[in-house]
Amino acid sequence: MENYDIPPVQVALDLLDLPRAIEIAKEAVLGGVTWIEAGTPLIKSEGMNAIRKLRENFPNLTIVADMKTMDAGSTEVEMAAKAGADVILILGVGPDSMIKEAVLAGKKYGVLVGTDLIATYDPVERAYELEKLGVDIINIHVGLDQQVLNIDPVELVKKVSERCKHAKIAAAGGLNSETAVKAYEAGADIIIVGGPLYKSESPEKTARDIITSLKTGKPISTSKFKKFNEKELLDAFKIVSTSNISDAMHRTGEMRGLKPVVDFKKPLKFAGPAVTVRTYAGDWSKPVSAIDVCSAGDVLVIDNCGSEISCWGGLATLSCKTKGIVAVIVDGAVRDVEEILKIGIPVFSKSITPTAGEPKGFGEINSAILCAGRTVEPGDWIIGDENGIIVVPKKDAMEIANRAIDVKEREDRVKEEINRGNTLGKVIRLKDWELKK
Ligand SMILES: O=C(CO)[C@H](O)[C@H](O)COP(=O)(O)O
Repeated sequence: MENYDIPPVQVALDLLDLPRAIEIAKEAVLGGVTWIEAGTPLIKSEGMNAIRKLRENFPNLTIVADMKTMDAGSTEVEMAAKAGADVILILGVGPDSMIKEAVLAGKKYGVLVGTDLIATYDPVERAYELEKLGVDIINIHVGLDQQVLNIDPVELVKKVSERCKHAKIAAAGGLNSETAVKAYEAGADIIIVGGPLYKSESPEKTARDIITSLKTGKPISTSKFKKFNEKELLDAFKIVSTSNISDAMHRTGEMRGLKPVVDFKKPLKFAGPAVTVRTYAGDWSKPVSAIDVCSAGDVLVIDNCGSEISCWGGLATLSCKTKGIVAVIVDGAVRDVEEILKIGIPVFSKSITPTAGEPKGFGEINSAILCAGRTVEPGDWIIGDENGIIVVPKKDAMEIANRAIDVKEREDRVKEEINRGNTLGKVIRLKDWELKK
């Protein structure tokens, strides 16, 4: 293996399809990546052939097999080593007897054995034990399903590198050109980068940026491949479409059966926390009172029991403008379409009618409601665009926002491959992934 003045950058190919993975790896290598990892999804999809092909394509680079082994340590190290891997990653949470077997097999076949600390109860102490068991690399890894909760590995890298004096330290989990250098400074000897490289329209440029940041010690800011925290949810939801969010929510979340009162000549995009109202057929008292409860940036969501008598119109919409309310959703009817269009605040309703109801004052503000088939709690995120409206429960909002961004970033890479002259069916290997039951 090579000598480095900065830590090697390892591209983790967490893809399902070998030709795409090889192409992306080649691009990342042009940008300076020297360690090529067959990610666990690639290994599960393509087997040891993934390792063989990576070895064939990159004879002089370090090939890593992320086996995530939990049992049969010796067998799994042997098979990956014989397929051409230089480094084999197993799970540190596995039993000591498995780790010992893997380490012995590593010595027998002349490969390095690394342990992934994912899901370990006390990662710093486990890292110390793993080092004593003879592993060559300790991988501080925040997994894909943990990163969406805005956890990053840097703090732990520091603690583990202070505790372990012999093993090399690898860091993985959402590292990009802004954060890789922080992991390096915290003590990482190997920088593992997956999504930011395999989702990039230019893995070469992304790799180069990461390596430059490591060489100069200066983070290179990026608008992509970031994870958003609770305070950044509006920014996050503005980046993605409701289609991305729907995918991230496994197709749940959509409000159904609403018609937009919007000018489709202008781009339509809003996101904000819900203020909820429940009232009864055409009763417009509580909907109008709720405007005063709203803050700028809120979305007013009204359950009017699907009534065909209007509980909302032009004057109420105008009041929303003064308050900075970004959209109004009515499970019921609205009127004054021409005024609403002129005011420009998006309004969605079940129907449109000239007939208004009465302000009787029934109902509640900011209780859980049912609107267009979805339960909405006060503070849940409501996101709308030309495709429709999605409700994201407040408690899951950060996770869903980050997962939706991941969906978008993966699609961006697929678009890039289509723009290079491929077809969608070929890029995603549609035939291979049809249900075979
Ligand atoms: O092992 C992995 C997933 O289990 C990934 O390879 C690792 O998390 C690096 O990818 P990313 O940079 O996208 O987090």
